[in-house]
Amino acid sequence: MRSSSPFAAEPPLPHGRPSLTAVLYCNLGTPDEPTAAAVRQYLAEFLSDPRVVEIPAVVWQPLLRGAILPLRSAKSAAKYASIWTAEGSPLKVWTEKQARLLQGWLGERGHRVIVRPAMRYGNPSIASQLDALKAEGATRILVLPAYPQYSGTTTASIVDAVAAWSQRQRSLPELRFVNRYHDQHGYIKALAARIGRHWLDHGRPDHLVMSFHGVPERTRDLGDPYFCECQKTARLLAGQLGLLPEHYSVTFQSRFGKAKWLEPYTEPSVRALAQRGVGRVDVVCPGFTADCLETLEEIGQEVRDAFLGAGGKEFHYIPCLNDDGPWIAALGALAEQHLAGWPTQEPAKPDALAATRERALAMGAKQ
Ligand SMILES: C=CC1=C(C)c2cc3[nH]c(cc4nc(cc5[nH]c(cc1n2)c(C)c5CCC(=O)O)C(CCC(=O)O)=C4C)c(C)c3C=C
Ligand SMILES: [Fe+2]
Ligand SMILES: [Fe+2]
Repeated sequence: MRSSSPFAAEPPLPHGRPSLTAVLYCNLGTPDEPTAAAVRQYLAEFLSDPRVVEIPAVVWQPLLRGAILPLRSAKSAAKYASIWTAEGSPLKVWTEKQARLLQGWLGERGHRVIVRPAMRYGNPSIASQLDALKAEGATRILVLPAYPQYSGTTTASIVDAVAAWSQRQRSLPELRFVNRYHDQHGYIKALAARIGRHWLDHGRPDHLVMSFHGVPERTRDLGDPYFCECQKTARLLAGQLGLLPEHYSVTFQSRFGKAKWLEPYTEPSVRALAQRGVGRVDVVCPGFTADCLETLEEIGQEVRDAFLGAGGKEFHYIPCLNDDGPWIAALGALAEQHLAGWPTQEPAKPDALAATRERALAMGAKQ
C-alpha cells in the first residue's frame, strides 16, 4: 500500500560504521550566474522568505512577481557582473574556502569533523547539504551561520530551513545551532587584525566607518536583537583598536524598499563626513564575514563615489575577514566550544554486544 507519509524510506545506518560529526557552515546565498534570469530566481526565493519580508503573502507576492522582480533582476544582475570572478560569486567562493580552512583547522587539532558550506537561498542549499551529510553517515551536525550578529531575518531563517528539512526525515541526526558570536574575543581580534594590517600598509584614516547590513527599524522595535549586537561589536572593536568615539561611526547599509530601516544610513553618513571636511574615510563591514555584492559593489563602488563626489579626498574599503588566519582560528574555536561534550558513539564491540544479549536473556527476554 502506498503511504502518503512525508517520511521516505531510508537505508538503516550501516552497522559498525563509526558515527560522524559535521559542521554545516551556512551563509546567505547568491545567484548561480550574474544574469537577469539567475538573479530573478535567487531573489524570488530570498524575498519570498517571510523572515525577510514580513508582509502577508497575499499582498506581497503580487507586488514581488509583478513589479519588484521584473524591475530589479536586470539591474541587480549588472551589479553582480561587476564583482563576479573567474571562480564565481565572491560570497560563494569565500564561503567554500572558509569551510575548507575550518575543516583543516579542526583536523589539525585532532577533531574528526567534516565541514560543509551551505546557502540559505540558492545553491548548494541547506537541504541538499544535509541530505549529503546524512548519506555520508553524519549523526551529529552543528549548524554554524556565517553571521556573527543574530537577526530573525538571517540566523532564524537558517534554523527554519534546517527544521523544514528535519520535518521530512525519518531518522534525524542530532542537531546543534550557533545563534551568535558578535562579542566573541577571537572574532573581535580578527577584525582588529584585519584593520590593523590595512593601516600598516596604507596609513590611518581621519575617520573609520563601521557599516553593517540594515534591517527594517520595525524589527528592532518588535524585539530583534540585531541592532544592539551590531552596537556591541562596534564598541568592542573600537576598544580593541583604541579608537575614541569621535574617530569612528556605526552605520547601516543596503536599505531595501520605502520603509524606515536602521539608522544612520551609510551613504548619507559618508557624504556628511566629506562635507564636514573629513579628508580620508575608511569603511569596514564587520557584520559581513565574506566579501559580497553588498561590500564590493555597494561600499567599494557606490559609497566610494558618494564620498569622493561630496568632496572627500581619499576613500578606503577594508576587505572582509574572508580567509584571514585569525578569523579561521576564531571560527575553529567557536566550533570547538559548541562541539564540546558531544559524546562520540563508537560502535559497540562484538563481545560487548554478546554480553548485553546474555544479560537480556538472563532478565527473561525471549530468544
Ligand atoms: C528585503 C529585505 C532584506 C533584509 C531584511 C536583509 C537582511 C540581511 N541581509 C544580510 C546579508 C546579505 N544581503 C545580501 C544581499 C541582499 N539583501 C537583500 C535584502 C535584504 N537583506 C537583497 C534584495 C539582496 C540582493 C542584492 C540586491 O538585489 O540588492 C548579501 C549579498 C549576497 C551576494 O550574493 O553577494 C548579503 C551577504 C544580512 C546580514 C541581513 C540582516 C542582518
Ligand atoms: Fe541582505
Ligand atoms: Fe545593496
